[in-house]
Amino acid sequence: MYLRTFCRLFSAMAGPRPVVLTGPSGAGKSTLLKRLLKEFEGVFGFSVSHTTRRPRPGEENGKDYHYVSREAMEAGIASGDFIENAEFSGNMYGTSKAAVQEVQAKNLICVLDIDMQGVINIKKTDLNPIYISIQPPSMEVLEKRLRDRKTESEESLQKRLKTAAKDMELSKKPGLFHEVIINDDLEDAYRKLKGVLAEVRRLALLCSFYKCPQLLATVTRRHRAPFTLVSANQDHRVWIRCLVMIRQLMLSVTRVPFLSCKQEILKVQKS
Ligand SMILES: Nc1nc2c(ncn2[C@@H]2O[C@H](COP(=O)(O)OP(=O)(O)O)[C@@H](O)[C@H]2O)c(=O)[nH]1
Ligand SMILES: Nc1ncnc2c1ncn2[C@@H]1O[C@H](COP(=O)(O)OP(=O)(O)O)[C@@H](O)[C@H]1O
Repeated sequence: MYLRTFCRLFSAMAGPRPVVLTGPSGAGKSTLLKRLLKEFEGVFGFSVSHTTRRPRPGEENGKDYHYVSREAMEAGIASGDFIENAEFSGNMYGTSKAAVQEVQAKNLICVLDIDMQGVINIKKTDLNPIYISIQPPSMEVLEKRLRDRKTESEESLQKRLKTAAKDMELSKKPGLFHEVIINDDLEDAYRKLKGVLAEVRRLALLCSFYKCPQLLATVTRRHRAPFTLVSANQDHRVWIRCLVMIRQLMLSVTRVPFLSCKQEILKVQKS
């Protein structure tokens, strides 16, 4: 019990864990991610990758991707600007250090949408994300979704299906992901995704307490916590840490939910 509490506190102090979403092209990653970013605006932030592929209608430079030439991308990789990069279906993709830092600087949980090669490469870094694989119910459904999306040429579609078959096989390796979500019914898949991310959000809130004493003061006052914080200036950081630790310990002893007021906290955080 104490070990669990210690681990939770330690992770909280290290900052919110990033989240990696992966899975075959057409599995529904972007659909789920867009919904998540909209519902939890101010909680999750998207790591905008670089790519050499052309923008699709409706996609925005700097929002969906940073669209760059192969030369620019290769130069960036050579300069060490990227955490990882991969070649996918004839185009280059990569996560820049700046993309992740930009999200983390806003104190948001960084979400990456990357392919299987990216997962393998990120595992060699110290990013330490939560890995979630989004899988289609079958290859037939995947093909139908990709065709219906009408974004790919026949050649690009075939390449994606071939890679998908390979990646789906690789994905069966035990221990590769923290969670595998089969995206059959969208509502069901989204509910599962939110469930998996609940703990990540809880720890992120704890982190935000450390970084924002004012917020903690507001929260404790609002919810008549047993410990009252009178002042919230920077000099009281140490006391705030102690307070959070005591409350966490109380949670493990009394089983009273530490963050039962999650939604209110989010509202305070936004305002
Ligand atoms: N390794 C890596 N893969 C990425 C990155 N950005 C996107 N991808 C992956 O590249 C693949 C193709 O992405 P995209 O061209 O947007 O097509 P879509 O996934 O079919 O919508 C997907 O599997 C993405 O997850 C990145 O920065 N690194
Ligand atoms: N559960 C689902 N049921 C039916 N269609 C879906 C579902 N999830 C996603 N789609 C559709 O499938 C297509 C591929 O989804 P998308 O999010 O673009 O996949 P990815 O980002 O993994 O390539 C999109 O047209 C999307 O609207």
